[in-house]
Amino acid sequence: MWPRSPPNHKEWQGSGTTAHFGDIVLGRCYTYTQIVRPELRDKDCQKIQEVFLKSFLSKDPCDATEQDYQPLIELANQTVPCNKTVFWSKTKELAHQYTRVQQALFTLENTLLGYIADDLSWCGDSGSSEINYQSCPTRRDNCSSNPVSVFWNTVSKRFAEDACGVVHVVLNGSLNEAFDRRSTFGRVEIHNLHPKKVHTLQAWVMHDIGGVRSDSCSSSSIRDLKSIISERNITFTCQNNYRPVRFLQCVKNPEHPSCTSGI
Ligand SMILES: Nc1nc2c(c(=O)[nH]1)N1CN2[C@@H]2O[C@H](COP(=O)(O)OP(=O)(O)OC[C@H]3O[C@@H]1[C@H](O)[C@@H]3O)[C@@H](O)[C@H]2O
Repeated sequence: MWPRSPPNHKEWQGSGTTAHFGDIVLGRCYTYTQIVRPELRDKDCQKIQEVFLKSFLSKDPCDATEQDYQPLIELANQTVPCNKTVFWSKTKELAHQYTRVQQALFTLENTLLGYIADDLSWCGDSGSSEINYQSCPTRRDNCSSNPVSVFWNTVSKRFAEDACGVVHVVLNGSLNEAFDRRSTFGRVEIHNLHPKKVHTLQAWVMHDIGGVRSDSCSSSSIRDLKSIISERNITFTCQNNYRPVRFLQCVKNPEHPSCTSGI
């Protein structure tokens, strides 16, 4: 269904568009709207696929903009209930293990757009209307305004803007810095929370089972996060090894001492 790219695409350092991209987008949209969250059953997946493709086809893949994705965001727009938003940084697998069990909570992947785009790559070319399956630009080796990086920045910003009540973030306490100002969470999401809608950010600093406790709620990087949040008139709270998430980590390591008593 999707024609192979002509050989005359510009060469980039990153992997090309995910094979069968259009079919994957359509299939994931139907799975999400008809099975995962049937309250969104009326969403037009054919239109969502068409608008997603239009967001990057025939465009320079080093000049992607937030505006490119506005029609898609409006089409796929959904409301996340107050107190149910979960951000993450360097803890993707653990954050999603938790929201898979605690299905009332939403990470960006638990929304339609995040569910559709997760782990996909895509790009086009200003000189062609075809998908580039050979290669796509990367932030590190080519340009930061590539279609995938701009997409995640744009939808992460909207995800934060739409959040309300108490919001949560899963951080990695086994890193030297659990909070990194340069991360999407640190660079985009915390700056787009609305203080009139979001009254508290609750951080869960999780340590790998048996891993080093490099960072914790009392560390300098978390104090940095607290200062940014407090300056925005949002209350900051922090828990080391938040118990419900800790239980999930212990499922894989039931015999580890930190799992056998007092978690
Ligand atoms: N598949 C997803 N990717 C991303 C999401 C997301 O929700 N889903 N992102 C960002 N993102 C991409 O992941 C890496 C950085 O991760 P990583 O370095 O682990 O953490 P980040 O804080 O940069 O990004 C995670 C944060 O932003 C949203 C999500 O709502 C989380 O609260 C970088 O390429 C981002 O563009």
